[in-house]
Amino acid sequence: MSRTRQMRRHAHKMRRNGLQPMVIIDRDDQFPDVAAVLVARAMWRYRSELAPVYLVAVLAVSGAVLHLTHPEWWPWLLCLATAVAWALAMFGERVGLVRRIERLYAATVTMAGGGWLSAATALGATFRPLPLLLVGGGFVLAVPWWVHRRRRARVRVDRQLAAWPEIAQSVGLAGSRAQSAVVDVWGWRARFALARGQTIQDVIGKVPAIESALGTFRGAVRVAPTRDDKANRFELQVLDTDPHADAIPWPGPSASSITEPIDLGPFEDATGARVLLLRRHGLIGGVAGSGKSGGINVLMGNLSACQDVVIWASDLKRGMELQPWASCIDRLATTPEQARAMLRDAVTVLEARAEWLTASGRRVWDPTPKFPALVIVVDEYAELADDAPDAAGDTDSIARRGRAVAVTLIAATQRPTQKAMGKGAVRSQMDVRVSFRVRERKDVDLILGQGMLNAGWHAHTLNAPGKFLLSAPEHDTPRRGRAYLLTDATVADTAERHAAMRPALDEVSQRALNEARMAPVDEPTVPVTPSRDDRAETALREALKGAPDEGLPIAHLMMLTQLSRPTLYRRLAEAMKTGHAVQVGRGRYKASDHAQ
Ligand SMILES: Nc1ncnc2c1ncn2[C@@H]1O[C@H](COP(=O)(O)OP(=O)(O)OP(=O)(O)O)[C@@H](O)[C@H]1O
Repeated sequence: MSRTRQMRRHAHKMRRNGLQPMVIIDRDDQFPDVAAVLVARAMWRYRSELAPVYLVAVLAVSGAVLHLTHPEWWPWLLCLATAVAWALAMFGERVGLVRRIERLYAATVTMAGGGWLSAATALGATFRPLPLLLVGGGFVLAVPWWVHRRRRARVRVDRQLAAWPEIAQSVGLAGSRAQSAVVDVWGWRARFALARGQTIQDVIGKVPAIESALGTFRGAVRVAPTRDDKANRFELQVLDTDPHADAIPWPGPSASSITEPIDLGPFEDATGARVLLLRRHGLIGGVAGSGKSGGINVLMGNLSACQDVVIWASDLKRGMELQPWASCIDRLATTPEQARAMLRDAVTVLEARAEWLTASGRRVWDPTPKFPALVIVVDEYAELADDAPDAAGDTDSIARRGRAVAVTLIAATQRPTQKAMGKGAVRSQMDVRVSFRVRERKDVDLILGQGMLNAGWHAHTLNAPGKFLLSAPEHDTPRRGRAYLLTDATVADTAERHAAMRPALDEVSQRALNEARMAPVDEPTVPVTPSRDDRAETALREALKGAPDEGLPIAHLMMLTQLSRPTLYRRLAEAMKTGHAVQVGRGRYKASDHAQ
């Protein structure tokens, strides 16, 4: 009777007698079994390290057997070894030997092993000095194998993947399993299948726990969707070295039209962080020194290469950051007054375009060099909100209504608090968010949006200037990018090169601006003088204050203020919103009672 059946019967008898069975290891009998299992397990576990030993053993046994059975085969074996070695050296890439040195090594081992086997087949495995050659040669050829970095990395990965079920259990992702893994230059990547109901967001939330379970350094683990975008799969990347350790020089513009995505810099897998800005507004945030201005340089390098974009910019640090691009910027505001006037004009453009679209039965403004998009870059947005608080209504309008008419706002700020972003909807209208390093965890949500910190967007852990996280409709998982770096010389060269091909504002917008100023101007680049603007404002206030009880009609107000109809309506709407004016009847206005 077999031992197992004996044990089963014994356990059954014990249960019948009310006793619980117990496993007893019989020292003389069971222990060798356990030891054999342990040895076999170790031989399997360390199969990669022991591979040279196994190869030597296989050669020795094969040599002995072949010598006894087919000693005449030795020339064939020699030919076969030569052919295989040659094939490996020439076409080894196809079997994963990507580097030349690896192909050479594989060819040498094949030739040495095959040569020895053919000699042993002819002469016998114990024929001197064949045993010595086998052991000595085996040892010498094993050294490169043992020290090979990629092989060791592969082994480490295999072991970590073998331990994944336990890791998954402990981090709360039980049931997920590894499907495949590759070792790359930076570390390793593996594809995982999730258990039913688990999502990639669950995994992203567990990144710190996974890092701890895998024993990596903090910030080494990245989680991304797989290429096929399946909801129950994810790719885990574990970095040994930081692919973004060095600054990455700008390779030149990636777009020649605003309808093409702009490449801000590579992600860690070397794919570009490409983002489309057409009909979208952007928010760029990060502490001082985190690389915001560098990011704006990449944007400017690309925008200035697009012949269907007119660039307006505001830089209240007296133009320090954007001045080098001045030759490509149609209008650069460096004082609060200029910024205020520029944003007001942007709203005039927006309204004129909207009217023109309606009149010509179109839904959206399709940018071309003749009818370009208008991109307004506002550096230090917080300063604008502080120094020109009355511009908030205009930025609000641009943010809410600019998309269809291709008027885009790009705001850069250190911390986009509600105060810094002004009142209203500006922040919530930003479709593209770029976060460089932030100081506090809660700033992540301010820049990237509510709930992003908990969803794994850890911008506070970015550890070098220029590193960023990008959130946009086409980028919905946190991946680290590093912005390209433009040196001062590159900025100067690029600006000079692109200046010649900058387009002018289209007729529709230009006409509206001219109308708004009530005097035709030759150059679209001349900013409105704030004094004229202020005069109109004062005239409107005075007119409303002096209006009779039944109010003043629009035509009268237009005459008094010299403002165009759309601009006047806009000013009146603002004045009513702030409680400075009231509408008395159809098209008639006066100052409200609490007007100053
Ligand atoms: N993409 C980048 N790659 C490498 N280094 C960078 C990158 N961007 C910026 N740096 C380095 O970081 C420094 C600070 O960058 P930058 O001036 O762009 O920061 P900032 O966030 O705009 O700061 P501030 O708000 O004070 O203007 C630069 O002098 C540069 O050396």
